[in-house]
Amino acid sequence: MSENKQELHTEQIRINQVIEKMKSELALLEQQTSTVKSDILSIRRNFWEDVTVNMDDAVEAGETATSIKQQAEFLSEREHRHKHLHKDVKNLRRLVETPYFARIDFKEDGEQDIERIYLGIASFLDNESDEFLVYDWRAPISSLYYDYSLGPAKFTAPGGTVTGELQLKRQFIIKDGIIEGMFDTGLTIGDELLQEVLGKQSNAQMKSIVATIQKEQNKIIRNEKGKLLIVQGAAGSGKTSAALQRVAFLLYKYRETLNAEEIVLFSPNPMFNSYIRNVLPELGEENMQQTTFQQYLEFSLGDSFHVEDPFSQMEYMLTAQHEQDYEVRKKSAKYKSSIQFLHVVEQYLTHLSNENLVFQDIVFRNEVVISTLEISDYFYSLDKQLSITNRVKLTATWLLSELKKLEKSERKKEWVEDEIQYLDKEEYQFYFQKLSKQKRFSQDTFDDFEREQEQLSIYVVKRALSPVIKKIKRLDFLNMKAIYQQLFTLNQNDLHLTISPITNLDWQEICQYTSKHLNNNHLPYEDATPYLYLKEMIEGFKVNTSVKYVFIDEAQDYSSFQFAFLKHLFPNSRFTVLGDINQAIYAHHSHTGIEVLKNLFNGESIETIKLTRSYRSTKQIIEFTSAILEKNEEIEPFNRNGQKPIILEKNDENEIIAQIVDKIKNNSTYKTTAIICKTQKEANRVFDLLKDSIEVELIDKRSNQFDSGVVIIPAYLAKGIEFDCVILFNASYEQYGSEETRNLFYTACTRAMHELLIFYTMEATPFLANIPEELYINKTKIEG
Ligand SMILES: Nc1ncnc2c1ncn2[C@@H]1O[C@H](COP(=O)(O)OP(=O)(O)OP(=O)(O)O)[C@@H](O)[C@H]1O
Repeated sequence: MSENKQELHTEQIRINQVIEKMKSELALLEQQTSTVKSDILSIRRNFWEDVTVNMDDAVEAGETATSIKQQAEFLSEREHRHKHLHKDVKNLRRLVETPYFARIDFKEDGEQDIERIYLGIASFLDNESDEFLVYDWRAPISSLYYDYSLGPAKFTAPGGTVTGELQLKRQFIIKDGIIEGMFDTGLTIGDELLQEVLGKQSNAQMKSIVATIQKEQNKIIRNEKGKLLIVQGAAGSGKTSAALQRVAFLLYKYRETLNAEEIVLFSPNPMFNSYIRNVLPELGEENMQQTTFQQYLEFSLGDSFHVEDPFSQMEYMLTAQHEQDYEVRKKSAKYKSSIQFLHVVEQYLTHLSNENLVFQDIVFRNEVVISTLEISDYFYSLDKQLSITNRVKLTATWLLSELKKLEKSERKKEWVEDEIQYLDKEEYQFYFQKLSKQKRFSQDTFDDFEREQEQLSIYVVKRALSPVIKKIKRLDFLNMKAIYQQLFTLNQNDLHLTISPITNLDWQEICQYTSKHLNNNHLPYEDATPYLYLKEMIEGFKVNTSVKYVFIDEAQDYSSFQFAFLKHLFPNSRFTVLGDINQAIYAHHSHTGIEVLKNLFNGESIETIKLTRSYRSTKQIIEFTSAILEKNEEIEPFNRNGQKPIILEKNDENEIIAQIVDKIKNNSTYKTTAIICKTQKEANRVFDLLKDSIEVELIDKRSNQFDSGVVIIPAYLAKGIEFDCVILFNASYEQYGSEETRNLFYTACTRAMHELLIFYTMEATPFLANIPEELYINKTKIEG
């Protein structure tokens, strides 16, 4: 047997032994799980039988309470144990299939023995020998695998730094307990395994990358220093992957104090949420909270306005160039996303502290019972040293006390008597019982007509006033819409605003535009965050102090204003912010966003990590897509070969459709193919043209997931996702002629893993003109 074969044989024997041990441990755990489960069922079923209930006197009642508490604690302990056992069983089942993916041999300085460390998705301890047969990939010692090639190496253990020499690095591909591949490597993480992983066809679900994490990605995953960690990386460089493995790492490292609920990930759209949903469970961890900024806005703003979503804003920006308001809107969106506009809102708040806060009348039975003027007088009579929020709260308390007075005076009114007469039987009964419980009167006294009327009038007035009281408690006496609108209707000098850096004329235009929309009860997307910020600052900012880690993916699509908002919202959290400025596609993006973010963390530790190597696409696709960029970016392709991107000129859309049908029907073996359009409008049209000829799925902003097969998708919804093959529907000059569409075009093309096909009609986009001809195949020329 050759040395290699011998080694393989020895490793296979070890795997067999480890799996045997795992299986018997699994059987034991399964048995324990089922015992605990029946304990739980039995406790639940017999809960009240096992508790001695006796309420005869205070002593007995106290004993009853103790007995209930003990029983509840016992149940909770069992449930807790079950949760843990269940997690261990799930992890062990995964380990039985693939016990580990790598081995390292490490000789610690000053020690004789070489330690063999096998790395898997979870640790496995041999109870007999008390030896770790598998180490969790997140254990301190495992970082040796990710950070070093053969030679001197060190890692940080709880007791301090351990130095030594890395003597072997071996990777395995194990399926159902059988070694299918084994590579010894000197490089940080060998190319062979990575080649194998990256060469596979994509799924509609992202996969974990623990076996092939690269050194620079590992820095992100294990970073513990930065309060703000900024990750800037090229398309496909593994930003999302690093973020997700980082969540898994944090959940492992701080398992005693951190749970998944305390981590929140902001992602670009709901479909992306489902795309990444499996990664953490695959690693044996629960998913963190996932949301989009839009979902947060909708949740916080309720239905007070019709709030535009970012996709509609995007669609407008891409399709409405010929509309009259287009340029003003662009200006408005850009300004309202800036930190300068945040300063405008803050100046406005200072102004409101002294005058002009807008209130709503308190109306009861169609009559104004407390007017806006009275409310305003009261509010501005309060000590100006108090914050607006505190004064609003004091005003609410005052209003409630005024209503108490009103409640008393109303009881004698005629309408109350009328209503009492019309009380239906159920209400009457209900109220009678309620008052009896409160021992306000007995059966005898309720027979007394006068008293009955008196008590019922209390009830009737309370009931009628209850919606008004609720409104006051919800602070609805503030007219938030009018307050926001006033910013754009009152003269800037009267409001004492310094508008910069835009001109007065620009500001006037923005004001007119905004007013028009607010009058129609429409809140443009760019106004949603400023409006919410203003509202929160007046009503009391509901900050979230329970979230410990915030992740923002596709951060280039956040405005400076939104960053400031998020920092305010999560004052105690550590932030990991991942983005690629070349994929910034929204109207509000600014190149200064990250700088603004850094300023917000001024005085706290900030770390920036750059990822320049790109893994998603073949070398040919990466070289091509990098040439789309205006500036020469440092993007280093991973060395995986495929065919060059193909560019095809067609006479019209019908010809493109015919060719796509032909390709999908006769010439495609891919699991996932995306036909990427510029807008939803175009995607809908293409779907109509294709749906009768091939099986396709149309994706829109409401889509929550996509399946394998062929999808038609607008470019802005394909953010963060990838496909085996990308067909760019029409890269004509008409579609991608302006400089502003460069990032959108780049984002669309960088979604391709193995094949990129670009069609155009008439004249091609100028972004193609600059690409060296040797980087693609011009099929039109060949065929012509
Ligand atoms: N170390 C790695 N090992 C294996 N696969 C990797 C690795 N890093 C990245 N990948 C793969 O590369 C692809 C791109 O990764 P990911 O989506 O995380 O990149 P990204 O930087 O977030 O991309 P984009 O900004 O373009 O959305 C994924 O298929 C991912 O699994």
